[in-house]
This record gives sequence, C-alpha cells and structure tokens, in this order.
Amino acid sequence: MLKIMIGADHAGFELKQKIVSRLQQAGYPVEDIGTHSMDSVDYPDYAFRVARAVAAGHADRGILVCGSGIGMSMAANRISGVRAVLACEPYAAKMSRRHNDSNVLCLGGRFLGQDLAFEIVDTWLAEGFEGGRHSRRVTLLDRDTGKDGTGPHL
Ligand SMILES: O=C(CO)[C@H](O)[C@H](O)[C@H](O)COP(=O)(O)O
Repeated sequence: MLKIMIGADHAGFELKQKIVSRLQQAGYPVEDIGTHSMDSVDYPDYAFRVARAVAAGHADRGILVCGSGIGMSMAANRISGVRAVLACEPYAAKMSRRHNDSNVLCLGGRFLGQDLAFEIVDTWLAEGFEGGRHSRRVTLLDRDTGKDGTGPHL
C-alpha cells in the first residue's frame, strides 16, 4: 500500500487527526509529522518536510492540511518533483491524479467538512495517472530547473 506522510499547521490539526485515523483504519502506513496541537505554528515548516520526503521517495504520497490549503500548496510546489494539488472538491483531486500525477494533496481544514474531506482523500488515493501525452507535460513541469534534460527555459 502507498506510504503516506501527513502534516498540518494548527488550522489543519483537527482535520489531520481525522484523516490519519481513517487512513490507518484503511491499512495505509501513515507517518504523521505533526503538528500535534492547536498551538500556532508556521505551515512552511510542515509543507517542506512532507514535500521533501515525497520528492526523495521516502513517502509515496503527502497530505498537507492548513486553514485554506493555500499556503501548504504554495510551499509544497516549490520543491522540485512535487506536484501538489489544492483540492476543494473531488473533481480536482481526480483530475490531478489522472492528468498531473499529483503526489501531494492539500486541504483546507477551516472550510472542508469531514465527509467532503474524506471523499476528496479517497478519490485522490484511488485514481491513477493516465500517462501518455500527460507524461510529457508532467516532465515539462521540471523544465525551468533543467531537470528535464533540456536546460533552463525562460
Ligand atoms: O496559509 C494559510 C492560508 O494561505 C493557512 O490557511 C494558514 O493555516 C493560516 O494562514 C493560519 O492563520 P492564523 O490566523 O495564523 O491561524
């Protein structure tokens, strides 16, 4: 099963706890890097830790929760090799897997109800990457870093 690393700031803490329980019950190996309370913390610390682990292959997927999901997605997408999606409904989660091979899911704990959040997570974990023309485009995402082998392009 996919190894999942999950992190949250204080605003995502409560939803993270619910997602961790659900994933564990479903049998996923889950590494919860915190935060572990509602004391105020800074979302980039958690986003970078999860994103780097996914980029390095230490986890298959990452899930990040903050108040809106926005800060987490901004931070995670700064890490080369990470394709983070901010999903507010299942369609974005589904398409980010099918066409973009997203490897980090970002959620907003302050506006997503539990049932919708679970639906988004379940959809995101179940969907596969379609490959084909989408593989070429996903590779091109790394073009500005030169890691696609063609050197930096402006
Ligand atoms: O980064 C965010 C918004 O883009 C997250 O939602 C944070 O959780 C939020 O900014 C935290 O806000 P707080 O007022 O410090 O609780």
